[in-house]
Amino acid sequence: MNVTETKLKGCFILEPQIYSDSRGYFMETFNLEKFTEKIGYKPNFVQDNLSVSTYGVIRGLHQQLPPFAQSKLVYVLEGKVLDVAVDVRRGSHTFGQFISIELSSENNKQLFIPKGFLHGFSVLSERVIFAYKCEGFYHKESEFGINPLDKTLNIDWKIKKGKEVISEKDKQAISFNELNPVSL
Ligand SMILES: Cc1cn([C@H]2C[C@H](O)[C@@H](COP(=O)(O)OP(=O)(O)O[C@H]3O[C@H](C)C(=O)[C@H](O)[C@H]3O)O2)c(=O)[nH]c1=O
Repeated sequence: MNVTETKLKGCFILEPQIYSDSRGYFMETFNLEKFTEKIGYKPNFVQDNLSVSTYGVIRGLHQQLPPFAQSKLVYVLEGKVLDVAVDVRRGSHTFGQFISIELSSENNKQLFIPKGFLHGFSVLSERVIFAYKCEGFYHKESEFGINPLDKTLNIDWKIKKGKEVISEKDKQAISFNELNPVSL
């Protein structure tokens, strides 16, 4: 498994080993021992999620506030997304910076997003099955988010103009400038 730390400390791109043969291919989507050895952090993933979306959907930018903050290991089972993680950790020298990366069932890349980040993705293929492991259970009351089309962040979600599909909750979310940094 190849692991690369992004410009945002603690946020890593993982490329699991793919074992191809005449039948197709095999990969370990998560191995605690290898993850801990390569990343230097032992996650306590307690919840697995899966969402299915069609082209143009933008889910996010969400997080859960402490003590329910979640880290996530995200990847795509089918299709392609642009995945975005925004550093909103209080005191981080990359506060407000984000990374965006294409995750797909072609490149089999994964992204580990630590606690204190906003997370979201846009769907670039006709359909996507998006899977992720969460450290920390879902806790609705501590859910928090900003509008994914926020002008300050100005994220290019790579969706044709006017084709964005965003939930009412996300459309009505606050702007980045109204955000309080997250004290972990
Ligand atoms: C996140 C979550 C949601 N739900 C229920 C609550 C709603 O009735 C329904 C849809 O929830 P929501 O619209 O918040 O789903 P997404 O917009 O995909 O939210 C996710 O979007 C971005 C990409 C994330 O990283 C988060 O994991 C998560 O916030 O599922 C649950 O029952 N458990 C959960 O863990």
